[in-house]
Amino acid sequence: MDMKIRAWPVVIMPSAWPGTLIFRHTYLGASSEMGINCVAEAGARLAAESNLMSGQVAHNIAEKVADGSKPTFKRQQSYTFKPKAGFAEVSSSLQRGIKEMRNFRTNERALDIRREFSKGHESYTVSKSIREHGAVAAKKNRLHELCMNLDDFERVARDVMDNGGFGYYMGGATDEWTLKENRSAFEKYRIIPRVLVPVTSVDMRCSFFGIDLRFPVMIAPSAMHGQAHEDGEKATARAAVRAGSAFTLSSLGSMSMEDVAGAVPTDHQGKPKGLIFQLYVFKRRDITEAIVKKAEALGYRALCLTVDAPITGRRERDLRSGFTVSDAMGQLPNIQMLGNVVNQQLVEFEAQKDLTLDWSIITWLKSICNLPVIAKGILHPADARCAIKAGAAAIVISNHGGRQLDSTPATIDVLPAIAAEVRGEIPIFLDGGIRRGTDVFKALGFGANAVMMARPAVFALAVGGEHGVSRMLRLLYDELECTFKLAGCKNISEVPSRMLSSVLAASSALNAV
Ligand SMILES: Cc1cc2nc3c(=O)[nH]c(=O)nc-3n(C[C@H](O)[C@H](O)[C@H](O)COP(=O)(O)O)c2cc1C
Repeated sequence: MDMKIRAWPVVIMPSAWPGTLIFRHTYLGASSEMGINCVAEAGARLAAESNLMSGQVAHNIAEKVADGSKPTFKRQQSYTFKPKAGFAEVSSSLQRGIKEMRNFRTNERALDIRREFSKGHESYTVSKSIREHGAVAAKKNRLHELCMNLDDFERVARDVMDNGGFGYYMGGATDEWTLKENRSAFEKYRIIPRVLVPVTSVDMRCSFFGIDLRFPVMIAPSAMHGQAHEDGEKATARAAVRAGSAFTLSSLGSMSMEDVAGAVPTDHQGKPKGLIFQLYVFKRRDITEAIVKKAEALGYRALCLTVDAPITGRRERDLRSGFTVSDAMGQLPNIQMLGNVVNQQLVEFEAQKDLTLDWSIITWLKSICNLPVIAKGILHPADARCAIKAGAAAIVISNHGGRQLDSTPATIDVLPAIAAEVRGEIPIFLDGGIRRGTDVFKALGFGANAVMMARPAVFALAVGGEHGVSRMLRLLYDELECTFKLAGCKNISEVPSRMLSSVLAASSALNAV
């Protein structure tokens, strides 16, 4: 029986190269990379398993298909073929590949297979690099679908961004010891589950300063989202608020407070939901005051006062790559009030920061507005106490993602001591290296009320714009919900009882049974 293949992404060509597989670009729309990998995997399998097939992979003319015009095949008869032994192989292999495309790691493996496979095959026509495919798919806002966890966004962002821009987001100060420590420290801690706890539904909701969160995760401030994606902070903020998270707009954001406020859903009073404004205090207090009042008038729910950056840390990646923030300084609308003083140069912006600040700045801020003030950048229990005394509404335990003073401890390591000092008097947020649902869980377990994260948001933005950030938050939500259920927790208050502070504690707990 002859078969006509139209929607099926593979055509077995009966003539010169009996095993050539042609990937119909239309099959997965823009997700060409996934499809190509699957086909490559199928082809590689065939090369190994079937004598009939040469296993070569050909790539259809993607642009033509994308245009909507009909792809031209050299051999039209290739649409028609007689089923033969090899087809079953292709079919089942491809089916497997398509299932597995939902797993990015598998796709990475398939990419390797493809590379190996291409060696020595002159007619191998899939010559585009992942970077090129990435760019095509990113333009179509589908590349984020490759990402199965937060680290995947970083990997893909590395491919779609230029080196300098990626290095700016990724980098930390000097040796980047703290940057690494923020991640590796989470590995020390253990979750010990309780079982046969009914977990049909778990409640991860919480609320701070009129911001209702579906789960205890917020986006920390990070500068210049416009470098990651043209939709910039508007896209990140909208995705965050829609996901039931919150967004902190940096003073160094690429988009204005007004634009971001206009981009997110509003509450029943017409006030934008889920927005916080991050503040640097300038020597020109009149300008600082004007910025604060603007944020309040626009409906931002809190000020996030960064207390760990009187000057900017030394970032050697940027020095090496030649990336300079000054290039973008002219497009930072939220500090335009500094006008000519800044003259679009980072060094001049830095010179405007007030280095005389002490804890009384919180009192001053509270005297000029009614917004709660969050002190961001606390690592010492004594500073947490100072923040409470000064009237801070919350603190963020943060080492600025390892970008300021290198050699500071991981934030998760200092959390228990700070939580013991704060004793629930004000909410504690934590940022630095949060990449997994289990990381969020561990932070909650040691006394944080919620966490923040920065890099995953900018990487997700670079990879897929608003859709990328939505997917990133959805993945983290799902991971956290899964962690709650597997740990036997129905709500946030039960989390601390599932935490053990070290491997030793875990083994002694088990020995004690
Ligand atoms: C590219 C980048 C820019 C940042 N810009 C700011 C900023 O403007 N203000 C601020 O308070 N923190 C800034 N941070 C620090 C973050 O708010 C946050 O403390 C830290 O990145 C959290 O670690 P994570 O990136 O591992 O989640 C920035 C971080 C990055 C990576």
